[in-house]
Amino acid sequence: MRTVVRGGLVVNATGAAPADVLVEGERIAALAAPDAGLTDGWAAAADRVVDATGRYVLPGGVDAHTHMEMPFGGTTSSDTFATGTVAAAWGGTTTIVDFAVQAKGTSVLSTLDEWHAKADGQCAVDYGFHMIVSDVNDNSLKEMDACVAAGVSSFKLFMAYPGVLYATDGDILRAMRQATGNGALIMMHAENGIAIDQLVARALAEGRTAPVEHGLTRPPELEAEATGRAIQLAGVTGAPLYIVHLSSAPALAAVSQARDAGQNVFAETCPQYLFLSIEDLARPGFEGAKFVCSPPLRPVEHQAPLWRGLRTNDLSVVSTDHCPFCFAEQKELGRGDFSRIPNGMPGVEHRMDLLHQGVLAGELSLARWVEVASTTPARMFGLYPRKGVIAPGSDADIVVYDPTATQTLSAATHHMNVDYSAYEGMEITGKVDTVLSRGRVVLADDTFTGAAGHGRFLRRDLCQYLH
Ligand SMILES: NC(=O)NCCC(=O)O
Ligand SMILES: [Zn+2]
Ligand SMILES: [Zn+2]
Repeated sequence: MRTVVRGGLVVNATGAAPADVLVEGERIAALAAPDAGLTDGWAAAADRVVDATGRYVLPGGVDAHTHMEMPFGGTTSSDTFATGTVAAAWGGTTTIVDFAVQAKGTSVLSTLDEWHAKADGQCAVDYGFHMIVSDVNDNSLKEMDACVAAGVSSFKLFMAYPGVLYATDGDILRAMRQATGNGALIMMHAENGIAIDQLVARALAEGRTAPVEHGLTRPPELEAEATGRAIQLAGVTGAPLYIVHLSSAPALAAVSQARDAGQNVFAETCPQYLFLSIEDLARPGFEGAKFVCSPPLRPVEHQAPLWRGLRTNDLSVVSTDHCPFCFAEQKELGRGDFSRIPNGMPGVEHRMDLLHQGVLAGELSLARWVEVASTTPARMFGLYPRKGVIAPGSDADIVVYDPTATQTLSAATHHMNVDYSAYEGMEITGKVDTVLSRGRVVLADDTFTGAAGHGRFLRRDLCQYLH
């Protein structure tokens, strides 16, 4: 199969230039300037010509933080690998890296098998796994090496959720030491869960049960404290560290300071922290439950430092932390007790569009948009140059993006398997027009044309940023 994407502005992390793209099979075969005289010949021999006139031609989005069908809070996130990867494709994301979750008392490798069984044959776009290690012991530590050999080269640990996913400082230290041996990247959910549990217990004892209390009992100071502690532990072991879903200005300051000192510390933020705030958690009645995630949505003044962090590269990646729970049945579990509201929000479909609003607002350049949404996550998680760039030899994961089309985000029109939108009614400028996943057109003319099982498991190499 030969496809030509013609007439667009190719945007890579290194810059933008008008170019036509020749796809042969699953890979990008060549790029040519439109006036180079090559494209007519390519088009004549092509099975399909995609007209990208007036549009951007982007490397497919890489969402390095999703939770499809994840057991959490007594329920399971509502997108399966099948539904969630279709929604990803609609939003211009052609790779997800999802989290396998080791339950306490189980083995890491059996967990990996379990997650392979869930995803195999289901995904519409390519996927990889990180491993959540919730039970750090001699066996789990050895199994981390086997995971790296199996293409799962990053491990998430939790400083939050005591009794469930929580890792002690000693656990963290041991896992970090293991990572220095096998080259893996340690990812950290940095919130001081022990202190938070005290604040939660006091709020409930005082009869404060509404969703907004979720935010008030997880203050930014406790994210900053945990972030700083994780950084110190990483410094002691020499392990690289990636802070996930960073939400607040003081946590960002801790990351910036470590980076300025030359430490291998990286961080991602998520669209919800850039566009939503604790005012959403405080919506009347139980409506705020839709916005319960951890770390929580912050006061609006945290947003400007996060945008600045994206510009200065103190924040290197934007992922979604897509973890949807239906409002009607699942968020309902916490009515009358905010601590029982399943933590997580939907978002895998909207990351590229939301970040494009940042481009329009002058917060990000076009190239930086591509860098934080595609190129850097690909490099951070050992997928580059297969993913994250429009270049000869790379997988033909290509998004044709119309920067002038308009759309209104809504649960009535989105493709995620969840009964609400966190961005209901939001007017967006820009829209995904056509998506290729490894050379196959999976979205065109407002129609999904892909298939479950097209998406393949990606064995990932090591992070490419470490020194
Ligand atoms: N973030 C969140 O609230 N839910 C998903 C699990 C996690 O990433 O901590
Ligand atoms: Zn987390
Ligand atoms: Zn998450």
